[in-house]
Amino acid sequence: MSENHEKKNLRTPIVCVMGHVDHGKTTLLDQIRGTSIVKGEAGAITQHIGATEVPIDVIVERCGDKRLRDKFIVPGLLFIDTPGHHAFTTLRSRGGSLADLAVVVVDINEGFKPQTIESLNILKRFKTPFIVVTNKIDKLYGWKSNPHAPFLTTYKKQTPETQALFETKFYEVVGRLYEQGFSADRFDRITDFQKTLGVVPISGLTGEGVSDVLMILLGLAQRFLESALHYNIDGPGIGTVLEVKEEKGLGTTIDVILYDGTLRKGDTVVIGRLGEPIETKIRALLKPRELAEIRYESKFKQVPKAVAACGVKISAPGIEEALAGSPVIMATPETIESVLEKVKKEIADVQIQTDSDGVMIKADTLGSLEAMVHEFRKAEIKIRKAEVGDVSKRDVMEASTIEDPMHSVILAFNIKTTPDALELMDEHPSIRIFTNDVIYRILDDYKNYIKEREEELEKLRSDTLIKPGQFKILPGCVFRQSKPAVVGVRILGGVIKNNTDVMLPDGTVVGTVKGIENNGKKIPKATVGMEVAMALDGATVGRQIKEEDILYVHIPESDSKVLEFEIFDTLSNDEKETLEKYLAIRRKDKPFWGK
Ligand SMILES: Nc1nc2c(ncn2[C@@H]2O[C@H](COP(=O)(O)OP(=O)(O)OP(=O)(O)O)[C@@H](O)[C@H]2O)c(=O)[nH]1
Repeated sequence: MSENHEKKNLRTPIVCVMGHVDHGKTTLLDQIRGTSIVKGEAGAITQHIGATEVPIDVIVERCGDKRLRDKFIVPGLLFIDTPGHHAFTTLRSRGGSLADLAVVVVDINEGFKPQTIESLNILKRFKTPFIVVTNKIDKLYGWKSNPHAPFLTTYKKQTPETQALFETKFYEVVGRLYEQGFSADRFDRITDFQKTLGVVPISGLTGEGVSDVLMILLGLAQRFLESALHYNIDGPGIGTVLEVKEEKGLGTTIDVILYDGTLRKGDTVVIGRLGEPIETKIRALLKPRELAEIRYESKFKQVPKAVAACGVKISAPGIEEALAGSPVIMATPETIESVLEKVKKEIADVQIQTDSDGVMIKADTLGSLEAMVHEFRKAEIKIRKAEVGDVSKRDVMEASTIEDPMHSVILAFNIKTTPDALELMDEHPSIRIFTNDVIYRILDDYKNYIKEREEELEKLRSDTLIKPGQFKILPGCVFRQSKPAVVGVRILGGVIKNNTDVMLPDGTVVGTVKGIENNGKKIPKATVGMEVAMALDGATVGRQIKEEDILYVHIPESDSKVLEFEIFDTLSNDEKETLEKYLAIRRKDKPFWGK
């Protein structure tokens, strides 16, 4: 570390690599790690737990211009080794993400894919500075690779045809970025990285353009993050749980990315879990062994302290229930109460934003749960419960008590369903679990399910629901007095079907429709405007009914509720009008009828 950095107390910026499956995140990380080892000075790159640190010296050497060395005040870059937006959302910290910078990888040959958009949305939401790399340029037809060369050097060596092909593919990606609300351009054509998103063409495989990526990340860190990177070297260690892991001989351990202060062996730390936080003492701080030390049985070696920013494994008693994505904060006897309160509140903030009814959401970490809740809220879907953890028997049991089929669902992100939960599912075929490792897929699947269910229900309702209808007995059209009475009627509104009860405007049910004839032909129903002959069982003309009477279909209270409160908008105008008249009759003496 140069004097420059020490004076400023700047920690290493944390970088996450995101993007669609198979677009080359791991290859890029390997390239950054690998070439640093090959090209860097001895021991220059440091392997952390869950992260790789590339010091400024290695980057400068890689770029071949030592004069750049003094331009930078950040000590290097810390790449999180787990690629994907999953690690990004896990690395949450209060009010934002722990990752200071991100790289979104897009395969230039394939272009945008669902997880590309998901990554961009997450970064937008967290307001994290990032760059896009268009990867796999070496696969473009006719491309001649120049391993490890900066992009412009290799670009100039391509034929005009290959350059033209590159431009077409490249600007397709820029166009898609524009659709997502980003003004973007090739990195060497940008003067202000605050206004324009930088796009760097690379090959993770050959290393072309990778030095450009490292330089631009350093530049971004320096320009936009200086204030965020100040840290207190002697202050209490503060970090986030990246993963909870069983290790042979160590039991449960947590991999932590430390972003502020120092942690020491023996320190008391507070770690988040559901409910009350864990308070424990650090038994051991562990870092990976160097390659030269593989003769040791364990992959890890103990260190007395860890200083931000770094990745470190913590072994401590009672950490089995620690939550990925939750805070880890060092505490002293003076601060313990306030630290416990702080951690508890942070976990509770994520858990409590739920409605009285709605769906159940489950995810593997606090960060991904937050991202799920955010996306579902945006889609205006109510959430009854949002929790971290696998889908359990208890979840299925709870879903089985929910009557609304739209809500008796479990939406699961990146988790498993336990075997006993699966067993219980067999007994409750109506419960649905939607599971995926892309949030948008879960959201889309759920939306499709809702649409299908609604169509089904609508069909079911229109077949069995008793709909509103009114008709008038026409004068001079009494064909039979009784058993059954047969009269000519005109349908004034709605629909009259066979086997429905009819009633007078005073609420008295006078009989049942037992047959409808139109021009001598039997028909199952008559609709508004039709004049038909109708057989009414149970009524006698001259006694309960007479010419000119207006009668209504008798709608049971349960059907009336569905008509009025669920599908009113789908009714025709005359049906609406008829229903309103009918409700007025029923509510004359009982104002709360059907409410
Ligand atoms: N030709 C070429 N192939 C590449 C490049 N980068 C990655 N690949 C290949 O693409 C495939 C996927 O690459 P990965 O690095 O595993 O992709 P990823 O994004 O990490 O994939 P997931 O971890 O599954 O999300 C592998 O076969 C790589 O060798 C590249 O720049 N050029």
